[in-house]
Amino acid sequence: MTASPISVVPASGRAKLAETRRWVVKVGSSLVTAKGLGLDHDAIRDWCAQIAALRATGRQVVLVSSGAVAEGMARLGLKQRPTTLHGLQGAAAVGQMGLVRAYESEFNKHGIKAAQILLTHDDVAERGRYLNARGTLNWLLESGVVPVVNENDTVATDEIRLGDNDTLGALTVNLTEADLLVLLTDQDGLFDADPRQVPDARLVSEALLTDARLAGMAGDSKGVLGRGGMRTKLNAAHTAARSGAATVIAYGRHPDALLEIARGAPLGTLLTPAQGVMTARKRWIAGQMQVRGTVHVDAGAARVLREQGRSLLPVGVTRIEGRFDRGDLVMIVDPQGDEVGRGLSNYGADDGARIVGAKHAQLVERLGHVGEDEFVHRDNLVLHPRRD
Ligand SMILES: Nc1ncnc2c1ncn2[C@@H]1O[C@H](COP(=O)(O)OP(=O)(O)O)[C@@H](O)[C@H]1O
Ligand SMILES: N[C@@H](CCC(=O)OP(=O)(O)O)C(=O)O
Repeated sequence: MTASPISVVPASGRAKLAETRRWVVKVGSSLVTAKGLGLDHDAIRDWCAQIAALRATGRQVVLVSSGAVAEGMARLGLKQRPTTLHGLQGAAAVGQMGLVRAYESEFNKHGIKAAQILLTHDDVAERGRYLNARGTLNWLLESGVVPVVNENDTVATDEIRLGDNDTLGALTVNLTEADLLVLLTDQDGLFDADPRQVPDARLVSEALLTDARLAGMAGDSKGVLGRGGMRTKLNAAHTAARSGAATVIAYGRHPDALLEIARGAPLGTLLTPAQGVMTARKRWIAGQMQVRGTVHVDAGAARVLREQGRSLLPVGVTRIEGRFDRGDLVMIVDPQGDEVGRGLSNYGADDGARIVGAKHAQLVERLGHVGEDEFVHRDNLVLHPRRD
């Protein structure tokens, strides 16, 4: 731990953590493995005991655990991380066995059943699969089971890969409507600079996610085994915030880290969302990661969307980019190039291009058929939370 922690907002949010009921806890590769030599069974024993204690307080917990590739490397006797896609996928397939075995046996000691959930991008991006995954996770949680989630590395090709488990943890928050995301890692939390490079960097104790300074603090650099570094953790906190959840980033080997967080102790970094809870549909939209196109809008449209929560009408659209179909997720961008929000388009790219700037009365003439009044309806629109 370095010099005195800084608090970007008054230290008020910690007490609220005592009221949280559904947690997603993510443990990173850097923690799960014992210096890269297979799993750290002592650490796994400790987290499982803490999760059992959390459950005894009435909380439900989903565990997102990395470590399949690292454990696979150990089991296969590989000194280097495989460089080919199939090598990585093979190592993950071998290692995932060890991972779930370790969690199952530790949870069993506390009389708790664990379940393996392997997800890909498509499982959260496609509405039918999203609803199915959500239903199953909810059922498991209501049945007292601890779901142990990882990316389905064996089938996830590059285009659909989430790539780091911070993102997966945040999407799991959206899926389960959890109220807290805990990212356990090998640092005390988010520092105002990468502590590997700046030895006197200071720990951020609490911050509002709308604080523009945060983005400049989180670097891409990461540990030998980690994938995302602090930047993906910050992005994950933003994604979790879209469904109203706070995020704590903390050192996973701190004694009783999870229990300390639960009782509101000032451990790690608490990142709090500025906006309230959204509807389930909006959560799903927020959780979609693949934006298929960009819709540029004029200043007037950007203003009414942001300030009045209105729908986007064709008349406010100035240009569209990308190949997208009706129902796809598009990003809405203001004349300065800043994101206004993202939502489901009522028009595909071809029809969309025909009605750029069109008033209501011109829609039929331009389309050759009756179209929707809204380009993106407000019910299907999630405003970007990072506006200052
Ligand atoms: N501002 C920052 N504060 C803390 N850590 C940072 C920061 N910027 C970059 N990092 C790096 O992020 C690393 C943690 O990310 P990563 O290696 O991906 O871990 P994990 O496997 O737990 O996801 C730290 O070890 C640190 O080097
Ligand atoms: N699915 C991968 C984990 C991805 C990953 O390394 O994530 P992380 O170290 O948490 O940033 C595995 O189990 O090896």
